Amino acid sequence: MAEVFDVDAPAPQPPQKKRSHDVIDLLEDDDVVIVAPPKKPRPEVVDVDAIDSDDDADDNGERGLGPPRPRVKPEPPRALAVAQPCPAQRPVPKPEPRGPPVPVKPEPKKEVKPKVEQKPKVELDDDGDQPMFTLKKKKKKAAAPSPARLSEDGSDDDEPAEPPPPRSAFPQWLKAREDAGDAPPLDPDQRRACDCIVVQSKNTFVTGSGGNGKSHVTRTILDFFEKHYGDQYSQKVAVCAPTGIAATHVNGTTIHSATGIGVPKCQEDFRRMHQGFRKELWTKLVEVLIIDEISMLSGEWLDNLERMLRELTHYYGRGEFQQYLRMPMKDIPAFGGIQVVVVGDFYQLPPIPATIHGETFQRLDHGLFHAQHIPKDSHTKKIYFTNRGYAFQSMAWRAAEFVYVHLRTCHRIGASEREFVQLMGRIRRGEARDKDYDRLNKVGAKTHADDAEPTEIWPTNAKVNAVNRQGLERLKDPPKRFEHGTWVRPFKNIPPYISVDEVTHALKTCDFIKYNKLVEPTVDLKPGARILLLKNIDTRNEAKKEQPLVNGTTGRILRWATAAEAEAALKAREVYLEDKLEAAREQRLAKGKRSHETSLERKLYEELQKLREHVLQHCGHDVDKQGQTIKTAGTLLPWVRFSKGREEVVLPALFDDELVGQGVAYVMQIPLKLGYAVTIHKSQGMSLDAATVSCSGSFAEGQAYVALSRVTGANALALARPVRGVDIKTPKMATAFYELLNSLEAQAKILGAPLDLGPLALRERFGGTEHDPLGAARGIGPGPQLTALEAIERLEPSLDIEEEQPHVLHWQTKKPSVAREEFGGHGVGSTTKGKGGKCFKCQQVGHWAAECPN
Ligand SMILES: Nc1ncnc2c1ncn2[C@@H]1O[C@H](COP(=O)(O)OP(=O)(O)OP(=O)(O)O)[C@@H](O)[C@H]1O
Repeated sequence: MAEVFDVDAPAPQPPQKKRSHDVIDLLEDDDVVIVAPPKKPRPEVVDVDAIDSDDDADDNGERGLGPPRPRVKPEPPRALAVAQPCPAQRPVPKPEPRGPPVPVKPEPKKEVKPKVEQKPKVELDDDGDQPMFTLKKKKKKAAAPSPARLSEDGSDDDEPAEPPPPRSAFPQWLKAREDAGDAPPLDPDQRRACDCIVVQSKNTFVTGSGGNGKSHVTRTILDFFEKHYGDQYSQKVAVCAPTGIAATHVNGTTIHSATGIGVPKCQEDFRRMHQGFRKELWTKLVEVLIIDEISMLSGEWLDNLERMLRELTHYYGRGEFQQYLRMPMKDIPAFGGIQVVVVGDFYQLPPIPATIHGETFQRLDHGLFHAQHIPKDSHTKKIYFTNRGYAFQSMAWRAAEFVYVHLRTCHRIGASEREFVQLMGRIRRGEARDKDYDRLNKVGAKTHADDAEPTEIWPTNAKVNAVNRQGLERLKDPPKRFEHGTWVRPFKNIPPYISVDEVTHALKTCDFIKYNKLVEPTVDLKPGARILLLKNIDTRNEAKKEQPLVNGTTGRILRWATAAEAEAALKAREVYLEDKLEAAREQRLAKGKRSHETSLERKLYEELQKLREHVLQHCGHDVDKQGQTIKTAGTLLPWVRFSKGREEVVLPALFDDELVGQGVAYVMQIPLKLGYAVTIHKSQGMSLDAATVSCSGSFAEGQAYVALSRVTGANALALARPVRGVDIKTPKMATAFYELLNSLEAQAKILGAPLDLGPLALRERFGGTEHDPLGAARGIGPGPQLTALEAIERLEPSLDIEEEQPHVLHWQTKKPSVAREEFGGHGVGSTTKGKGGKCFKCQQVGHWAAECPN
């Protein structure tokens, strides 16, 4: 029997009481330190299985809710005690439960064939708590009047509802909006972008420098789509970004949540889109997919997503009339016919390649540089997902035939600061010279006044943490400490040649627990402290009713919650987790899968087990003058006001990491960090009126440019350290890409051709040869440098391989030299300097500890 260890707790606990089914069985001989809260009956058959079959790969994927069910009354839970009374508490509004009561709907009839239309269900997003896309029941034509249309006495208003504007009415809608002064007028490039997207319904790529209004375009088209689609808006338009904080800027969700894929570890994880309501959603409902900050979404992600959408369309057909049903995959349009809009600047932050843990690396099939260079797990045969390449290097990009719109007017910085804008442009393109740095350093040689509340932007977590500590020290109240709890759970059916002890050791010492970058082991907080949320706790964005609380949302701690408020929040969360667990179990059983507990069930179960005890044992300790923890008997939870006014009690959250084929490591911690300073990665997409920036020690391409371009003008920028040439790293691939784009733009103007990319498409369109795809066009306009094309082709797919092995995408079929370069030496965790090796001081890659700038 697998054992469970609390990494932080040396003393084993007495064995737990025998319980009735397999999830519980896991705990029977455990050294679980934290006692489980009172529970209702658990799922009856659960085998925590390392090898998720394809259709079991629904970690974060399946979010179905079952029929109304009697709730088993739990034993009274241990009440929370507050360690210290909260001084001078403001009267507070009643706390809202974080996890809302789960809506209960009649059970849908069991689906027999894909063609049979499923009854709508309410589903929950992967790591959020809210239904992200709600499959609403179709409204009957003579629907009850909406509350908004009822007059005061409750009688129906006679005025007919305004019909939703068709897409072709966008220009009139925009004009009326601008005339009413509801939004600043769009510039001509922004208008062209909107026209391509809304009126012409084209797949569009909107790009431009930081502050040129890309997100503004997105918000404008979303406002229109809200009118156009009415009630169905949140189902017809999927608004996504690769990171939580980027998603907040466009009121969207992460692409991981929207697709239900979560954070993919293996290629197979993308098949989660086949699960439950996702297939319905993406084939029957979604018409437009908008991805903001596309530079951070890897080509590998985009390719997998595109393929999955085509596959779903093949099996279920698109829309009401099941268009493309059973059509050969190659004849189905890119992304299954969904209109795709990608927005971003490839000179900004690139995708972060997936980490391959040292121990996982050794499990790769005969090493990475062998057997077609496919990083496959030797036991499970799963193909690892490595998050490689820019989106424009993907086959999906080529297939989408994007129309390209380049926004060229900077709106973030005023027109009076033309010189500063041009300077930023040169930094973006890597064309800045010494005199530019001198000018920049002169502009930034100042210190902001404290009352301007400047946000500090630094490249590394180490420096950000130091600044945050200073910010905390400035507050008078004593700090309260929140500690993490960690534990591991090896899978039951680990391969026979590995012992449980070995696996347990591997899990306990894995990077996720030892060097967790998601949350700190201890977090000190005070009332009044500026904070940053680190986890999606409520991704609701329907009708923009309430501010979504997602990774990256900022706020301030107003005070400590009272015992009653904390208890109410905790209770609501527990009820919510129980319901969700029950629903996940029912959904699995309804499919006839009796023996495999899903990853989602595992996660919910763990959180439910540990939450209350974690709050009691790890939250709100005192800190002495030497910084040592003084354990207090009670507990404290922060009451936070988030940036747009929403107020919540914040509870600890569960973070987990599965080591493929071995088990799961868990960390529970309050999902907050101090927000006086942010890393450059977190700052992407922000517009700041006062920022203190340091680019020194930038390690990623585009990082320094992102940091410097957050400000609204030269006056808003203060430099913590002077900028030097070495700090600016320009992505070469992006340079090549934009060279190609600019050249194509010039040619397309002459040819009247739409802009799409990729050597094959270019060759077809312009009639060139393999080595000179723009051959024919060269006679008409200036062609791109061949080097630019070569650079882009370097990671272009090999079509032959894809045809031979359709499940293996080209990202896994690199030449050894390319693969080695990308993974760096012999895998992450090694001491190799370069991409794979980490500095043991700051945990960043690219330098030794001796050269550590932090
Ligand atoms: N047409 C416009 N008129 C006036 N202000 C605008 C216009 N377009 C954008 N803005 C403003 O300019 C600022 C920057 O816009 P936005 O955030 O959309 O830029 P971005 O291109 O997405 O930047 P980044 O790449 O840094 O995320 C915002 O404050 C936005 O409100």
